[in-house]
Amino acid sequence: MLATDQTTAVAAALHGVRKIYRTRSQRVTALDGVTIVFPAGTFTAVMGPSGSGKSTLLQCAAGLDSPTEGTVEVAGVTVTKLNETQRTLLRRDRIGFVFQSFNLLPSLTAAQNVELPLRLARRRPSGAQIRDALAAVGLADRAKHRPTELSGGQQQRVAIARALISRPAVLFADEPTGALDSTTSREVLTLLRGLVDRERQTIVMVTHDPIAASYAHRVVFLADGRVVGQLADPTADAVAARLAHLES
Ligand SMILES: Nc1ncnc2c1ncn2[C@@H]1O[C@H](COP(=O)(O)OP(=O)(O)OP(=O)(O)O)[C@@H](O)[C@H]1O
Repeated sequence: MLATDQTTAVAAALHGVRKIYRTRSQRVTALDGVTIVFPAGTFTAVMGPSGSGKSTLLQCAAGLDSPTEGTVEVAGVTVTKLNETQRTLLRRDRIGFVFQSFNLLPSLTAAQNVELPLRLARRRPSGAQIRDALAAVGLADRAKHRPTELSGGQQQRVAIARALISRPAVLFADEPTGALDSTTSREVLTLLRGLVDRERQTIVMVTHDPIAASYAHRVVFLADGRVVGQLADPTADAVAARLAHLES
């Protein structure tokens, strides 16, 4: 049984995380000693040039990949001490993930997509629970719609409701607005920020977009697998300037 502590002020943390990918001919250091804390109830954007290690950081933090060195904690659990089965359970019960491609099952309705994680965990969600989850993302009237009958932004909102149905300690989002137009992106980002402000949800989001990053409380910048800076209460202009400096 996994010990979890929902009152912890730290939702997730990485300590001295290194990730080295080895292929037959090459050795790539994707993360090179990353230490970072994600306090509960905060919204962090992770930015950096292409190949700087953003997705690797998210995958390691979410227990989808294992660091070569260092420790990862989520909800008071040391993820890096868990075996594969325990990690799967932790991901299922305490971690939410949203991707650029919404990854909804096309044959299921919005409500059925949202309840899927609980059903896979052999838990039977009540109708009210699913209705509340869809209402929280502004889709109370779309429960019976299939993904093809929803706009991109609505599909992403279903994916967010699905990720939140198990009340995860952290919601990790990898380019959640990457496939959306700017108006729809802003709606989804406003929704994410509202979940943090109203429900104290913790969110960690990888993005290339300075405007998206400006919805976060803090931006963490990566370069060559290292944390090279942070910006609190970021504006899009300040983020763009810092990014341009890192890319030059
Ligand atoms: N499975 C893998 N095998 C080998 N190398 C990998 C693997 N995954 C990532 N890498 C390498 O690790 C480094 C970091 O990759 P990562 O995808 O984390 O960067 P990123 O900042 O998310 O990039 P982008 O913004 O382009 O998506 C890159 O040099 C990449 O080529």
